[in-house]
Amino acid sequence: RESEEATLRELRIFLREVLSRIALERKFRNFAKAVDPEEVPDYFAVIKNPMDLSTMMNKINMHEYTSAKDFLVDIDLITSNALEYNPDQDPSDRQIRNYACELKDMAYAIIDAEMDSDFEQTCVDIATSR
Ligand SMILES: CC(=O)c1csc(NC(=O)C2C[NH2+]C2)n1
Repeated sequence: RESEEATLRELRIFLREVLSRIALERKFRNFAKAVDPEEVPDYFAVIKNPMDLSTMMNKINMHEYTSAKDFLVDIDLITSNALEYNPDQDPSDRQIRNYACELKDMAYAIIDAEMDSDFEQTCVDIATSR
């Protein structure tokens, strides 16, 4: 229905805005683009389901998210990948783990604060009805 498309359009506009605010932060620069195997040669041997903020922006534009819940699944993946690839005690691993946790917390905090729960449920209902 037309109103369903209007709802999903509003979701895409909101999710782009959330992603843009996150991607502005310098501390999240390691998560902004897909890892370059030239720079991190063993990354794709360790991480089987890579995810990054620019891939998420592409997924929004390809209409691959039908609710904030779907969007947060990929945010969780960015974070879990970073914790998996950077497990060591050394300061550089610790810092990237901290930033990955801050990214997740920022995404959840923005959505909890700015997403109307009825709107989210309407999005979920549209997805399940399709
Ligand atoms: C995206 C991601 O999680 C990533 C990119 S580079 C990296 N880790 C390092 O470069 C070193 C810090 N200890 C290894 N992690």
